[in-house]
Amino acid sequence: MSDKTPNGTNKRKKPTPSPTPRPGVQLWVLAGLLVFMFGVMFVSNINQPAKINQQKFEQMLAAGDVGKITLVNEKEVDLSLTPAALAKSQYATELVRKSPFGVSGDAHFYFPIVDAKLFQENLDQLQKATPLPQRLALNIESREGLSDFIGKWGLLALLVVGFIFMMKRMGGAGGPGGQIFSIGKSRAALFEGGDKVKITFKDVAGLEEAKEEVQEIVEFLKNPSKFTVLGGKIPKGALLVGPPGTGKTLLAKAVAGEADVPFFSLSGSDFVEMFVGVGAARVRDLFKQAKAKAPCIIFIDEIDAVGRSRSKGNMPGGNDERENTLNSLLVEMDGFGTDSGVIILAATNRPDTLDSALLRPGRFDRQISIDKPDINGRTQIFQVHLKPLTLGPDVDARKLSAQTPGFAGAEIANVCNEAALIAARRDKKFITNQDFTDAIDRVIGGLEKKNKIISPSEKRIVAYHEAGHAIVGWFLEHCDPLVKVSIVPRGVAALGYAQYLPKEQFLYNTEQLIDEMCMALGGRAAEELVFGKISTGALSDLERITKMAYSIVTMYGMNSKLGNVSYYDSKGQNEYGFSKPYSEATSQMIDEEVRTIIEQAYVRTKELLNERRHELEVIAKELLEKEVLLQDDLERLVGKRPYGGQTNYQAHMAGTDRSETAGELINEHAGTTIGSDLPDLHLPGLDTGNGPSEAAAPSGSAVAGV
Ligand SMILES: Nc1ncnc2c1ncn2[C@@H]1O[C@H](COP(=O)(O)OP(=O)(O)OP(=O)(O)O)[C@@H](O)[C@H]1O
Ligand SMILES: [Zn+2]
Repeated sequence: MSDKTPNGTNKRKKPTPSPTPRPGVQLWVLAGLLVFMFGVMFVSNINQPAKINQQKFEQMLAAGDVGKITLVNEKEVDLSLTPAALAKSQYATELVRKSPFGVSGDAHFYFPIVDAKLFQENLDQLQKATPLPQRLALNIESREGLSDFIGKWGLLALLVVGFIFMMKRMGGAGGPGGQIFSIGKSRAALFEGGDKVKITFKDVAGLEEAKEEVQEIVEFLKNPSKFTVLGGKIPKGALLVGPPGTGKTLLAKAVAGEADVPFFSLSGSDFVEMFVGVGAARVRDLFKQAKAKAPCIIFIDEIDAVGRSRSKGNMPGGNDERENTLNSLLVEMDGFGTDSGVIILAATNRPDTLDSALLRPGRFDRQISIDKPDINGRTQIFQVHLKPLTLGPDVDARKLSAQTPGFAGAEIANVCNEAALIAARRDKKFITNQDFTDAIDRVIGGLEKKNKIISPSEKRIVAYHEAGHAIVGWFLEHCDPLVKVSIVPRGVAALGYAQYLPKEQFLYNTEQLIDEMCMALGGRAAEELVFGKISTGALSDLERITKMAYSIVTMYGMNSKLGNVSYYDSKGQNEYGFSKPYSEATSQMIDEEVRTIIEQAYVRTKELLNERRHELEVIAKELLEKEVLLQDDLERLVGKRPYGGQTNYQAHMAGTDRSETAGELINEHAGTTIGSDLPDLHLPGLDTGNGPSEAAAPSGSAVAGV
């Protein structure tokens, strides 16, 4: 996405980490510490006694200059001079050097000794030997010398400095100046004032229902009294639910932009830190800041990072920190009134994993679902993202949207940007349709591997494999018709791919599922039929088929032997309390049934391909020659598909879907699956509305192996 998109939303970029508090605090502390340490060193240097040796001491003692002898810490001897001695010139230089202020009152000399006892005996003998006016007593003191002081506190200071440094490193991103004082502060990026969100609803294409739902929130933020006057209650939070890249962040920003209020944006994972209690502190801080800026919006992306359900089976203490964070989020949400003007929007693509407490009334009691756009939605999104580009006359948003079934908004934005880059690389003055086509291929399948060397025999296998998929899909009633099949190697793993137009459908019956399985098996069956041997190329097909078969038996209760049971655990909480809620005998039966289903599908697929052997050959030969075939080519080569009238797709291309009923045509075809990317069989249940996560709309960006 170029930065010049109309909505300019690069949500990964956090413009203002503004609420980070007074970044300089810890710097001041550091500076203070340093000044203090230098001060101590300076002062101690002034008052340091001059060092002498034993011999000099004996001379001084003999001369009667020593006024006082002190044994300090049994390690050194400190000498004070007599007043008379202070006047002597021989000590003057010493004293002046030591005392810049000319203070000479209690000048000291010292010398180190090895053994205190020995020194005492020595001193006694020395004094006896010398005729002195009076015998000096030995004072014994234990003193905390300045050097000791520095040694001790310096070490501590060093530790403190080191600690600050470490916290800084660990805290990661954030404001300037480290984290030790801001670790419990929220990491939300705040958009207000100059940085204010400028995105409005017109930057959000499609998503009409969702916009209508959030419109109410906008109204409330603009004019709260209108609602509260009647005693009504505005929801405190709404959950935006949908697959990645569908514009959840964009919509949340648009709400802020429309209502012209500050926008706090952060991700659920921003709460998570290695220290216990930090997450909770950040939640509290976030709400404190938000209340100060009310009316405003808090947007929490990927709330599942903190909001995952507090499962029973947890090890004690296992996820305490996350639970604390979640609890404090719940408490904060309960703690402010609906009239406080703070509205929380959160985004997730796994609403089923969220803790049910989060979804209770008074919290995120509204779920706004944001789905992948249908063909009309995609047209509108293309229109938004095409606007800033310099386009050739042959670029048409409708055509592009027909070529991109299953794409989410983010992918469309990506296609537009790619196309611009490709055109620039080709030194063009404007972007043409060809650039877009190449960009779409690139987004779907990764880079075209022009120089990837495939032996002719391998290429033949790939061609027949893909042709097998295409033929089976064409002649089975419940399969999705093909859009495009290609044997141009792309990306890391894909040697070829086939792209289909799936029905937008939420409930599947057994026949439909079996047909889909047959289509996935078409590749391998064709290989076996044509070459008499099979290759590893069917890996991803088989993976999908196996998953489908297991879901038929264990999740959807569609197998007559096992009956209407489902071992699906929607909450992922292992509610049965043991790993497998069925017996050994049952698991054997499951395995057998799965194998039977797949075997039957395989036999059926081979039969079909045998019947259509001629068509298979035609398609494969054409593929080898042209490498890419589109739906029209297929029609030309093997005739019209025997099933289905005009699809939504065809209607769209013919321009007849602009009628009032456009919205109702949705049941036909829209969206895509690529590489026989069959519906994941994670279909929402009918009655919970909160089914398994991967919605029915199959993902458009997967690429099958061969
Ligand atoms: N309906 C739309 N209209 C216009 N642009 C869109 C739309 N949906 C997505 N986009 C584009 O895709 C980009 C990414 O969308 P966004 O970040 O809002 O997705 P998301 O649903 O929040 O994704 P995720 O789940 O990964 O956080 C947007 O910045 C925008 O450019
Ligand atoms: Zn395949």
